[in-house]
Amino acid sequence: MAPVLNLPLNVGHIDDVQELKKARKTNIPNRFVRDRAERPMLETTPSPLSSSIPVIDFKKLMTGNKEEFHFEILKLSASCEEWGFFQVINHDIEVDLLENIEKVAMEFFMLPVEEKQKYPMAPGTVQGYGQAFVFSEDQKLDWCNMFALGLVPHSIRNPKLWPTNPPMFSQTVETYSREIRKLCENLLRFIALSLKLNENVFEEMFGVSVQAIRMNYYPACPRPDLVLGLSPHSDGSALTVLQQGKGNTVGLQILKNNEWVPVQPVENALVVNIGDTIEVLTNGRYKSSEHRAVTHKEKDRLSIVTFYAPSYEVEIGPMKELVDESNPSKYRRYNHGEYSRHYVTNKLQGKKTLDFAKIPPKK
Ligand SMILES: O=C(O)CCC(=O)C(=O)O
Ligand SMILES: [Fe+2]
Repeated sequence: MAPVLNLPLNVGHIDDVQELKKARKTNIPNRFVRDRAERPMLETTPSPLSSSIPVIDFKKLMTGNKEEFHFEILKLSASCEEWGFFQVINHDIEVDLLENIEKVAMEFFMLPVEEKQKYPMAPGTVQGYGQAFVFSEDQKLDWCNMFALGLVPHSIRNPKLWPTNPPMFSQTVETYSREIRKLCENLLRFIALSLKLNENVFEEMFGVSVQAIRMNYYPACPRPDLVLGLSPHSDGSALTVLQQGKGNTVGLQILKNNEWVPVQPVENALVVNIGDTIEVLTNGRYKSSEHRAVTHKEKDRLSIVTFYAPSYEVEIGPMKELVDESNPSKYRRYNHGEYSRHYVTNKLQGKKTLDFAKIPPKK
């Protein structure tokens, strides 16, 4: 998604988790075993908050009558303030396309490891196949294989990163990403309206937005209680759109009131979350929530994630409409490219990455 780290890094040996699963070993290599405090408590009953994750009806925003529109905008605003997450239904993206992107992603992950490793993710980058956000030999690893591509504006100029196998991969990713881009543009318009701002404010500010896709494959793990599929983090994007594979088990969890709340997959819905960029622009009114993924003892899981963010040249900082004497700026102004670089060159650790922009509160 963003610039590369130039330092020579020693990240040690990184096992491919799908190969570990194939080897059917019951012991988990130590690099994947989390410290006690980080382990997911899978044996406890899931938080009752799980059923309150908001659902936004996109059709009501696009073509609803006045009351429906108004109600949905209020719901959107409350979701962004309280959760930083919502599920979108009736989003107008063809079910066939949702199925096709899962199909090519699955076909890619099912290729022999040597084939996938033709597109290696270099340490300190998030493009290609492998494990991202690994910077040292002693860092714990996620129980996940990733394949990531920057789409706009980069990889169109970098065809070497595009797999030729499965044959429909590139075409499907391009069509899917165009549709998700439209969805993000529309959602940002509604988010602007929900803040009582000009509906084009984000589009005008963002320039040619950057878009990246990441496919996450979490093989079943014999000890899901010891590992994490993906470390806790918030996303560096403006918006993220996440598709949970059809028939998937629950894997995504959001941190809310100090509890990890599982996001139940809703058929054909897309999960949307606020990224750090919108948190900064809204001076903290809309939040990028910390989230993580857990694994399952018997079932593999796939997620397809799109990150939508401003052009790297854009300067980001709290918008003047959201700052006043009683609500002073919580974040400094910075260049978005610099933030992206900071994001991809640091390990995932909750919302720590956003410290980059925080202004310490006055004593
Ligand atoms: O797979 C998931 O459910 C979480 C993925 C995610 O948070 C990410 O890729 O940023
Ligand atoms: Fe994420």
